[in-house]
Amino acid sequence: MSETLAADTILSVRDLKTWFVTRRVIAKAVDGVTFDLKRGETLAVVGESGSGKSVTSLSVMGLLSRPGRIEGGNILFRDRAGKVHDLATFGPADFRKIRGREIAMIFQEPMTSLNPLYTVGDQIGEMIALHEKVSREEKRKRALEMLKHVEIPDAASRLDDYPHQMSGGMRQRVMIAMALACNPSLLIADEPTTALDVTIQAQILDLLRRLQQQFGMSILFITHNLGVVAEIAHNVVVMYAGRVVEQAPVNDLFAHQRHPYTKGLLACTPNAGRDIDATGERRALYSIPGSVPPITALPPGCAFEPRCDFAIPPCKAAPPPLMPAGSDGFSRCIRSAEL
Ligand SMILES: Nc1ncnc2c1ncn2[C@@H]1O[C@H](COP(=O)(O)OP(=O)(O)OP(=O)(O)O)[C@@H](O)[C@H]1O
Repeated sequence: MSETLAADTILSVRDLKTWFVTRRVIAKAVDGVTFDLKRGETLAVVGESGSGKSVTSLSVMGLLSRPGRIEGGNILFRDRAGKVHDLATFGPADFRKIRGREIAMIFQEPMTSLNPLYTVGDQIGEMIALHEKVSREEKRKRALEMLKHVEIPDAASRLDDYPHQMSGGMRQRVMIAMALACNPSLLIADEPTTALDVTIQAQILDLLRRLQQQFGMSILFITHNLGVVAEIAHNVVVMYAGRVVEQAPVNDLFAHQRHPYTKGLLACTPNAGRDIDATGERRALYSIPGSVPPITALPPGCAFEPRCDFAIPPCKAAPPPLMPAGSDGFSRCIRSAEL
């Protein structure tokens, strides 16, 4: 496999296999996942719980816990100097050099990144000091700049606050400030707005979009919510049972879904306009029947077949390959042309 990257591509995940291997079972949490993320763009990875989204992002960050390990594939990443690394071959020491500095992360729960015992100013300052030699004054000045970047009102007076003195939305902004303190070229965001109410969620997505333009970073955005995808993504990868089932530019995906699973996910997504019928009554949201099968017991054919309204006998025979669908997308459905 060639290890070259197109000049505009910052991350290229190729046929990634991340498995949890124990003496008794092999759980193929990520099984042959491929996608590219371009410079300055956002790629959303979407799917239900257990589809392999988080294991994909943990693989990129080098944060897999045992017995999880990368069994195959490449994770090509272009650093700031333009050098391409295969993160699939990185050890803990290699990751320490790029995590925080080149690749930063934000999570659903800000308190996993924030220390309750230190002020937010100190924590942002320390983040900068980890990667650059800076004086005390410089640290404080840069921390304040970051709080302003993430649009915390009256930032100077919040610098000495402890995390518990802030609201959930403000803590999320502090976590973003810490992530961006070293100007990473790739931000991995794993469900960063899921715990927030809808209004705050919209504000954080808006902020991320503005910061992306300002800092020019690429974002790998993990979410189960297609509504959020519509707000933030340029391209979308839909995962099911450890595999990519559909991939497309965001507008194409919302205009025409080429996999029944994506259609089902969209029908499950709350959307004010669509949930209200002509009489003004709220329509019950659809939910896909059944649940994601355990990855240790996938059906022999298409993994989605047992839940699929469009399934026909050949779907039971063999897992379908990912095939070109639409002008610029892919689908793992043998009936995609009929959908
Ligand atoms: N330590 C582990 N040992 C065995 N299997 C694991 C382990 N961690 C994750 N898995 C399996 O990997 C699969 C994918 O999990 P993953 O957390 O990536 O899903 P997800 O799409 O991110 O879901 P969620 O939205 O709930 O985080 C699941 O079937 C899960 O059971």
